[in-house]
Amino acid sequence: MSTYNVTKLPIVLASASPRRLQLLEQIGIAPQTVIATDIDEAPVKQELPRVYVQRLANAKAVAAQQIEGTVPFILAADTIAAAGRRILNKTSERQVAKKHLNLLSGRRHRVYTSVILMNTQTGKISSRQVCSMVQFSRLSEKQLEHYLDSEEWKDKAGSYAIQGIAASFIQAVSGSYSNIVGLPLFETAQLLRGHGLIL
Ligand SMILES: Cc1cn([C@H]2C[C@H](O)[C@@H](COP(=O)(O)OP(=O)(O)OP(=O)(O)O)O2)c(=O)[nH]c1=O
Repeated sequence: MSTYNVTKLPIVLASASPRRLQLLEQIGIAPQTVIATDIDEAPVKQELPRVYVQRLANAKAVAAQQIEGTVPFILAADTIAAAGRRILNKTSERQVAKKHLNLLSGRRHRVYTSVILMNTQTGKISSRQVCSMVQFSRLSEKQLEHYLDSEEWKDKAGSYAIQGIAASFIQAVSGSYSNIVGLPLFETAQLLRGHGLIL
């Protein structure tokens, strides 16, 4: 990707995700600093997916503010996949990933991202939540095991990455594609525009 026209903004990207950094670069933006936060990601009992994802994005912004509160803005995001009320979070365990993919196989599910822009001086938060639908084809046991061997699913919400091999299982997407990869670009740009950070 060309780095021509990438503008450095006075924001901290509160994310260890290399995808989020790349997605920002795609729209010509580079954060001043990147901070990985370490928050408790355990869902509260009966917590709805859209409530959970918002809570985590908020927690990442607050955690980043405690580490670096001098840069004017913090951008944080959280992405999850949801099959009905069930939250399919990232995992590094093959057995859990297999369960997730069996749930998604042959069905439609939702992917939510909550994006937060925090003003570190006032503590004021602006946010957007985006939901996309993803239709998976039916996976055979062989396809599933082969995909698990790739390890591309590790640390991805829903245990797949649409930007990788899993694209060959995805029949249709409705809504924002960048949302599924971890940062809905249109809505993120809207937040940044709302604070006069970009045109
Ligand atoms: C569904 C899906 C998720 N993902 C990724 C986006 C997110 O990075 C990740 C979900 O985990 P997140 O907790 O949202 O993010 P992260 O752990 O990568 O980074 P951090 O917590 O530091 O912000 O899954 C893909 O890359 N492709 C996909 O198709």
